[in-house]
Amino acid sequence: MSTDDRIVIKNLVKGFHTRHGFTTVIDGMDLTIADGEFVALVGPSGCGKSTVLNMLSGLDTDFTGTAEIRSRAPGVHFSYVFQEPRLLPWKTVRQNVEFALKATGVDRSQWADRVLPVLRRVGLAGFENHYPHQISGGMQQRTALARAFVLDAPVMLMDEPFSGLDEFTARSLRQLLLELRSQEESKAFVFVTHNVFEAAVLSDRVVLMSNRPSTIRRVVEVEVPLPRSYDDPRLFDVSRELTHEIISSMVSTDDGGLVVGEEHARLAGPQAAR
Ligand SMILES: Nc1ncnc2c1ncn2[C@@H]1O[C@H](COP(=O)(O)OP(=O)(O)OP(=O)(O)O)[C@@H](O)[C@H]1O
Repeated sequence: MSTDDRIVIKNLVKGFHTRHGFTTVIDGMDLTIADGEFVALVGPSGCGKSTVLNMLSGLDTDFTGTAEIRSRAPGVHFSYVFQEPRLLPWKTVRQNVEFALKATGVDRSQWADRVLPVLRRVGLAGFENHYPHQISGGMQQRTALARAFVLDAPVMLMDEPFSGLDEFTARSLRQLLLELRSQEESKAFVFVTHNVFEAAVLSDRVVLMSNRPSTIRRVVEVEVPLPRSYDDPRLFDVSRELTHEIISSMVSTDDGGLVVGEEHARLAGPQAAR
């Protein structure tokens, strides 16, 4: 850990009370992220990726250990982008982005100077006065990106932001995110995804999480300099390495399926775990 770390996760243990009792979901996680870094969290469904974002954002405070975004200046410490754009349907594109400024106490006199440039950056110039139902899903997610970037927060938390989009739209938004990132070199990103190629294209580091109770299984550095071309063969190599690592953590079941090793051990009992 260094004083430059923007995000600090240390000895993190998290569980939930359910009707079956207390279930540990994350059992000891350590990760630090510095300003300017882009880190993807990849792992099996239910391993706790969204829960990590919830703890970092302060939405969930019921855990032991550390999960914090360190602030060095007053103002908003993070922005959040979700899988669904979560726009207000009765507000226009411009008003949806303005709403983030209003909600965080930015004076109305600054709104136009901040909102119009960010709408241009995400490719929505000319659509300022459209309502969400008048634009495509991809454009709605561009609006969500604009709403997040307009806040100028040092940290961006992103929870599968492109997984609800068709592949061509998702690809153009990944490209957009790479561009936005290159314009803001000090922002730290935590990006949850199931898509290993997406993780490879966007990230500096990919954190592979094991299944519940989860820990960090491996951290893969993506040593491909920015700006990146989508078709760079080195990204395919990283993607293959990630896929191999995930597959190797899975075991075959009797019916020909594949499950994550830890899950198999849990289902099959102590014999299978050996
Ligand atoms: N409020 C809650 N009460 C009980 N269990 C919960 C609660 N929230 C999450 N969980 C459980 O914690 C585990 C982790 O959930 P989380 O949504 O963080 O996983 P995830 O890795 O993001 O999954 P996915 O990839 O499917 O989105 C899951 O098993 C989930 O059912």
